[in-house]
Amino acid sequence: MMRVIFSIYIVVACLITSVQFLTEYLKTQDSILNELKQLEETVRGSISASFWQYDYNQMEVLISGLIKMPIIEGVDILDKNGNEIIAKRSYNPSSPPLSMFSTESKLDWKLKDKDISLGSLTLYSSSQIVLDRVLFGFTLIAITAIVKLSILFWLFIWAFDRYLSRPLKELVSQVDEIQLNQNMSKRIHLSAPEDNEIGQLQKHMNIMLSAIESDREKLLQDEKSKRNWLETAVEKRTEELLLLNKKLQYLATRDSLTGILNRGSFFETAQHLLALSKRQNSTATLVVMDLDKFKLINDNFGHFIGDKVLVHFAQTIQIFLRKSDLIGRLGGEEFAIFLPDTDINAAFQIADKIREAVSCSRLEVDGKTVTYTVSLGIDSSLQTDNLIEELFKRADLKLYGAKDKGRNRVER
Ligand SMILES: Nc1nc2c(ncn2[C@@H]2O[C@H](COP(=O)(O)OP(=O)(O)OP(=O)(O)O)[C@@H](O)[C@H]2O)c(=O)[nH]1
Repeated sequence: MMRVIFSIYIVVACLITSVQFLTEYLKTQDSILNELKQLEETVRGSISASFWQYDYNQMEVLISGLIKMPIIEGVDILDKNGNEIIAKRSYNPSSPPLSMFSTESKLDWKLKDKDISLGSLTLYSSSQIVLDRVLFGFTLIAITAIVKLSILFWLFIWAFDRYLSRPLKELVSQVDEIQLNQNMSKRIHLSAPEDNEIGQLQKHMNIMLSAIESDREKLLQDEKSKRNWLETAVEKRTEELLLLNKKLQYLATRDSLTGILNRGSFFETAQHLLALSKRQNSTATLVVMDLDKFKLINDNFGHFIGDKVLVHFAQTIQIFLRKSDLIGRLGGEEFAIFLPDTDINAAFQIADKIREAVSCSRLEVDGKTVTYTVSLGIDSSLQTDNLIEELFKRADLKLYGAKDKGRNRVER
């Protein structure tokens, strides 16, 4: 920008100087013409007298004096017919000046109140003489102009740098730093505070930074509360899902009517316990139970009461079991218990207690009294048993035996 400003300034200065120079040239040329005329007036009388008296020596002396004057380049004296009497030049004829200008005046002699024309006197000057004069004056003007221009230039550079360029650079570098560090709490501080447009700009930028900072804080706050809300919602949802999962797991492993293990789960857990007792060289016993003539209960009292009987039976069994024992509903009115670390005699005792408790029970539902019995088959594990199904088959055979032998009994 500085370059453009100064280029324009120099062009304008050159134009103005050229116009000044031309004006000065014309003025100086006029002034030299006037001087020539005055000289003519001064010497015309003496030259006319010499001419009248044919005193050419005197004329030569006068012309030699004139030609030595600094503004005169040449002198011509012509007679009245235009013939050259004297023609003198101060310059070398081989290199004449570029342009010449002259003044001419008549030479005459007054005789008895009568003017007698003798000829003419012409004085020459040249553009070189004008230029010499103008250039002298202009050299002074040019030197002062250059000095003024230099002072102005350096003053301008200093002022531009001090009041515009330096604070602007400082401003830009601080804005860059804020942007780079994303530190909106920082404010712009100029090393030399200005009470001008730059100062106003700094003030407005700081106001803008404050606004950005508060907007940012608000956004962060919003984001934080949204994140908290989301985290709480996710936590709650996870808890709900875990609970639901537990519930589903429970439902998948349990019999929906009695709440004890279903067939699949019972066999799966019993298989683990069997493997464990085999590793520990201990005996486990499986008791398989089937309610007697349960079809008749359903037929006589209906399915609703039949279900109540099934629930009652499941609860009755649990009275006689330890925490380590396993109970499951195998299907319909068939149940089973797996007794780890229990030999067949101990298991028989438990099975018989169950049988007895069931046969003695009286179930009151809707004003009706229901009694029922159960048959049980038991068998203990062998070291050769790898699968629970092997033990189950043997115990189930015993159960068939109990049914065959009249029901409400335990077979081993
Ligand atoms: N109420 C009810 N009845 C069931 C359920 N599951 C099976 N039953 C019934 O149980 C009865 C079983 O009859 P059976 O297989 O003939 O055996 P049982 O009558 O008990 O005769 P034995 O086993 O020979 O003593 C059927 O009538 C089934 O409908 C149940 O969940 N609820």
